[in-house]
Amino acid sequence: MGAANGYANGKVAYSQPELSKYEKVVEFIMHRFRFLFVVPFLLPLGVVYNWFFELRNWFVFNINSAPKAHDRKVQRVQAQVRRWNESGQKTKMCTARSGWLTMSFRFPLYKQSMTQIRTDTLIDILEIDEEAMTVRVEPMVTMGQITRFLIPRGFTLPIVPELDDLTVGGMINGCGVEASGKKYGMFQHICQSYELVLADGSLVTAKKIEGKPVNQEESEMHTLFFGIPWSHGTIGLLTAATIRIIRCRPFVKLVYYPTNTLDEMKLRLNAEAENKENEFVEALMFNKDKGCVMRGRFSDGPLDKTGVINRIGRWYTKWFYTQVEDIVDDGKVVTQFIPLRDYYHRHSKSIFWELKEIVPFGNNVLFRWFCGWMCPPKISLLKATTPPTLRKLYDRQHVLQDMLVPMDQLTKTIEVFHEEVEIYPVWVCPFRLPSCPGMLRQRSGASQMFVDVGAYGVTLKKDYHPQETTRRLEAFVRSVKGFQMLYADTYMTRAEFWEMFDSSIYDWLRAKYNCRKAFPDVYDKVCKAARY
Ligand SMILES: Cc1cc2nc3c(=O)[nH]c(=O)nc-3n(C[C@H](O)[C@H](O)[C@H](O)COP(=O)(O)OP(=O)(O)OC[C@H]3O[C@@H](n4cnc5c(N)ncnc54)[C@H](O)[C@@H]3O)c2cc1C
Ligand SMILES: NC(=O)C1=CN([C@@H]2O[C@H](COP(=O)(O)OP(=O)(O)OC[C@H]3O[C@@H](n4cnc5c(N)ncnc54)[C@H](OP(=O)(O)O)[C@@H]3O)[C@@H](O)[C@H]2O)C=CC1
Ligand SMILES: CC(C)=CCC[C@@H](C)[C@H]1CC[C@@]2(C)C3=C(CC[C@]12C)[C@@]1(C)CC[C@H](O)C(C)(C)[C@@H]1CC3
Repeated sequence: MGAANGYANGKVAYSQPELSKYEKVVEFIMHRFRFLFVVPFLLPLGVVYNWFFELRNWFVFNINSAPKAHDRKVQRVQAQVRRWNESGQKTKMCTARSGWLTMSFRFPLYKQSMTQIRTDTLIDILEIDEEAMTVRVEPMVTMGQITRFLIPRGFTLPIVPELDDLTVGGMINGCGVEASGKKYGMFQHICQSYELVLADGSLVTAKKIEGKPVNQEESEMHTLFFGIPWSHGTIGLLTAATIRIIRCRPFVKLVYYPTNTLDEMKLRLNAEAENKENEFVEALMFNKDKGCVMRGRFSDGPLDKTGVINRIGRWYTKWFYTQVEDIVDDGKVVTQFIPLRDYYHRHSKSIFWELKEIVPFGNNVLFRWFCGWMCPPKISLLKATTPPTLRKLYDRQHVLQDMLVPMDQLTKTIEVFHEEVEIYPVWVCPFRLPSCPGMLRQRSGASQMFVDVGAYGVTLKKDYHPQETTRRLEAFVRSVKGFQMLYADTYMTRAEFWEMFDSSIYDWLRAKYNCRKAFPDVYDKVCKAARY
């Protein structure tokens, strides 16, 4: 790991130490044989962990204890914040969620020196309102938990980010992107209100007001509502969120369009993203030219026997992205019906394309039949048990970046990624970015189609340098008025960061609600110096 001296002040100084021969051998063995620990230990542990929580959640929802417990839990959060005020506001506050549980490669350094507030006990779905078409949930509720609860009742969230363990708190205070984003935007755009504990310990509900706010309080809560997304818990502590739900059908009718050039992919993707009939649109690129655009619509399943049902969530099926690759190799347009929950979590089983690094035979037919039911390993357990030697290896060769750019910059962005890191598959996911206030500056007055370009994997580029390459990518993204997703390593200086993001509402809210004393600045939470 490089030293981060002086980075937060604008200087960027990381060094890549040379490895000795001995270190190289240890690194190689640990990487190659990590599966010897993951398969017999982490896989069964993950299964037991999941069973325990499913049983617990089922029980809690059925005895309806969550709403009452919620009030108690929130009062405890408020009491902690008040105690922090009374004891002289000595250190800043953050959530008590441990670093190994979060869905990013890094561990937060700042948690150790801050007052940790127990929002991590807020793990329940509180209520579903079928008339208002909303669900009220606590922030630690995960995507897997929500889909397991809503889909059997005939509902779903309009946007379900794929990995099962992503939390509502992370999707709101960070961000969430998914294939239905072309219709609904980002996760923050399907939220209707946030229940928050502010720095003085008060409990407020920030909500979006349709039309003009009628009084000062409404106007303030409206502004607070737009300030929360991307703020990473630096304005207030989220204790519940009310999120829109929509009716769903049991299948997604998915059409795969293989494409042979970047331009063909872009044209197809744009057309499918603009087509209002489509619910889901994403693309995977397998090299600079070959890719596949997929568009999905809700469906009740095949009308006759000619329709193909592909239950990609079953334990014995091939990893989804490798099925897509087969279709690309074949070159023909294919239509399949995929069960809805399987579709939402299509990239979970293979942790996008990261599991092959950890269990190289994970997609082998024998492994799938015997051990596939335990997959994927829990990311948090993997993270907690990644030895420092392997983390160094990831630091040197592994790229984990998502860049959000305007759709008209897609071709250029993929070319830049190819030039800099050349990692495939590349995830391409269009989403609509409305013109509203907040940290994402999009002031055109109308919503614009953006696209998330994600590169996850090992780069073989000889001249790859984590800091310099990432800084070049970041500079490119700023130049096209795009945004970097902040779970990834960011090497931007403070000035560059605030060139990419809009600080006007953010700064105003931080001053108004005494956040400067209470919480660190968002940059101080996400910059490289704050994470190891
Ligand atoms: C220096 C400063 C002082 C401030 N003082 C106060 C104050 O005294 N009291 C106070 O309450 N707030 C204050 N604020 C906060 C201010 O009210 C917010 O910045 C406000 O939300 C911005 O509204 P706007 O209409 O200027 O939107 P803009 O930020 O200009 O809006 C950008 C775009 O978003 C669109 N948009 C706006 N609202 C919505 C919506 N609900 N849904 C979809 N699109 C939308 C607009 O149409 C526009 O296209 C202050 C902010 C600053 C920077
Ligand atoms: N498809 C997608 O869109 C994907 C998105 N991601 C990204 O991964 C990130 C990690 O997700 P996840 O592990 O769920 O979230 P994290 O626990 O990493 O939380 C992300 C940020 O939100 C803050 N936060 C979380 N809960 C609260 C709360 N109740 N009140 C105040 N602040 C809160 C955290 O603050 P603190 O530091 O104090 O804990 C942290 O800064 C997300 O931010 C997302 O952008 C990752 C994979 C896929
Ligand atoms: C916007 C979208 C779709 C983002 C997807 C991001 C995922 C690919 C990221 C999020 C968390 C992530 C960085 C992670 C890893 C891979 C890529 C992940 C899953 C892994 C599992 C790689 C192996 C590592 O040893 C370790 C276990 C620490 C991490 C954990 C987090």
